[in-house]
Amino acid sequence: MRATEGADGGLASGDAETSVALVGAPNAGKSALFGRLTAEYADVSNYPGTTVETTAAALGSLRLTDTPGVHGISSFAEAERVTRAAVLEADAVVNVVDATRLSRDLFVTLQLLDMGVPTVVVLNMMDEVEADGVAIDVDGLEAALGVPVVPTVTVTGAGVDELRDRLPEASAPESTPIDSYYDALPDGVDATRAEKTLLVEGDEPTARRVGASGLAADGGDAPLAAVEEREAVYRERRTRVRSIVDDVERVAASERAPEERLGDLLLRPATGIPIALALLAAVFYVMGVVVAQRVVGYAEGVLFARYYTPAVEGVVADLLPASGWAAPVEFLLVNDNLGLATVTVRYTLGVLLPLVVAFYLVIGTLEDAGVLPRLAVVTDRGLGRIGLSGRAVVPLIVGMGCVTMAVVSTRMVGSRRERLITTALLGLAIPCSAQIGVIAGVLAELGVVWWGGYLAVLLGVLGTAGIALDRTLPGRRDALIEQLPRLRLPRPTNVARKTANRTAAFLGEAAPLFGATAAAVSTLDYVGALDAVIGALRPLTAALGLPASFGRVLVLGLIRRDFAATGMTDLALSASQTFVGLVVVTLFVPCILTMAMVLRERGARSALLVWVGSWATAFAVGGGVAAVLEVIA
Ligand SMILES: Nc1nc2c(ncn2[C@@H]2O[C@H](COP(=O)(O)OP(=O)(O)OP(=O)(O)O)[C@@H](O)[C@H]2O)c(=O)[nH]1
Ligand SMILES: [Mg+2]
Repeated sequence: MRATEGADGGLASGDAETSVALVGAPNAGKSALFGRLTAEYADVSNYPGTTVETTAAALGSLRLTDTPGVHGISSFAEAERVTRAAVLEADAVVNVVDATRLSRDLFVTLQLLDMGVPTVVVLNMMDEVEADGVAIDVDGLEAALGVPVVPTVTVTGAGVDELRDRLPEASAPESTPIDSYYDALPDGVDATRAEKTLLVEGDEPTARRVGASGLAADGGDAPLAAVEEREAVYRERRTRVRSIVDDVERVAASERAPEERLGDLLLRPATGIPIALALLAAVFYVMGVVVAQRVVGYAEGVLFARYYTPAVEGVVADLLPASGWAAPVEFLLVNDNLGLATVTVRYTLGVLLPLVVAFYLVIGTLEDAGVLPRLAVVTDRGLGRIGLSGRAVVPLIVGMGCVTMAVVSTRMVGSRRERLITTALLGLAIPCSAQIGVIAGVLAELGVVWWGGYLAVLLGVLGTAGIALDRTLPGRRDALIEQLPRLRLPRPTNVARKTANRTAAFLGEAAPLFGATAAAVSTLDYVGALDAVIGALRPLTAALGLPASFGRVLVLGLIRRDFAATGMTDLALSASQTFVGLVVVTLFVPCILTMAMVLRERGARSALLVWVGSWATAFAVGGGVAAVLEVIA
């Protein structure tokens, strides 16, 4: 329902269907405000483009919708379409303006008013305006716009009560300078004011809708105004914005804030790259050493090995009869490889849960500080060589902690193409920390030359695979066109809330999937299919110059990567055999948990590509290395 500005007070009419949309530029604070106004949490992050779809919740008798950030209503990208639809449906709009970026954000404000959408303007980030030494004449702005303007600091809640009180005053001027442009539309176009405004701005979906419904005067043609018209409208609107900003904004001092200077350091290569490396090392240390090894080690080695697993095994043994039909059930529940009640629970709660929580805490903190987009900028050139953009840096580093988590974090990477390349590289050639731990131990015994060789082989595979994927996959690498958010101190409450939400969502999806995969593999194991695989691998292991028992190592590796590396330490191998074996287990397929995640995030085709590609790469490169070593020796 669209609000009618009637005598009964428009929005406050008590109609449960009345809807209000939060609209404004990316990173202006819409989701933070949404969280303040309703009981619902929408993801709040310090980078543009956090919100990609609408979320709605009740606000008293109103329905409030959070929308993706936009710089204009008549626009074309996916997020922009979502927001345009929300604006056209809403009875009123709360236009969230980043007050530190008035001359950018008032464009959308004027556009909304030109469209005749009842609006309340929120001047957010007033704390930062003050810190910048800028003064804004709020009353003057209200007079210039002709609609309520409420200054807020969303993250502390300042001004939010006033906003709630003034929502019923949402309005739009009777007429604006846009009116004169309506003449450019074909005669007799029957459209609302909002639609007419979009039409003179050349918004094609609106033209199609108006034209298709047979309302266009001249034979159903799209009733669009010419391109020059749109440019004239935009120019006129920008001129109005400039004159309003000139009138209401007073810049007292233009000293550069400390966080701006720090921001510059992050972006300049000479300082940015060392800082980026230090940060990534810290991420790796927290994820790969503290959590993946210590916390997980304690959970698995003490909590599960000493208490949980024996207890569950005891209960199952007590409950099930010793023979007959119960044998397969017992195997399914408590087998040592992937028992549903033992190993699967241990992986999910003892391994995955600590990693997921740690990952979201670390990433949430970096996100809120505004560091991630800057890391992306400094690493963009290097990663460009393998078809990736700087956004892929985080998944690749997280991968050295836990490849499973890294696959999840590829959501942060721009296009589908880039996500696929990142996922493939993660699956192929990034060893996870569990594996690195075991491999480092083995290499330490072999000596430093073998270390160098190992790194060279991995980097070679990473580079070659990246270049090959970049050349063969359709499409092109994304450019990094992001507006950098301001550096801010992370807010612990927001990081904690975000982590809790994301962890719950993740485990809710991952746990059932992992359980199903584990049950399927256990079934294969029970009927002897895994032993058959070990047998079938014999020619391959022989070709690598490795004993047949290496086949068992590989089968363990199908389930978990570090099992494979650990299994190798039991075999009596020569130095070069050990090296070949290490290369193969590193490049070999990702663990079963990672595969479950690839399946969920990328779909069956990509999962198959990664899985089969890993088999092929592991044996091709392993064979190559074995041949080279033979020649050298
Ligand atoms: N200092 C300060 N920070 C704020 C304020 N409001 C929001 N923020 C921060 O600004 C960042 C962006 O907030 P969001 O609510 O995610 O912004 P959004 O408008 O929903 O952004 P998109 O979803 O990308 O369109 C977060 O880091 C918030 O904590 C404010 O009034 N003052
Ligand atoms: Mg948002």
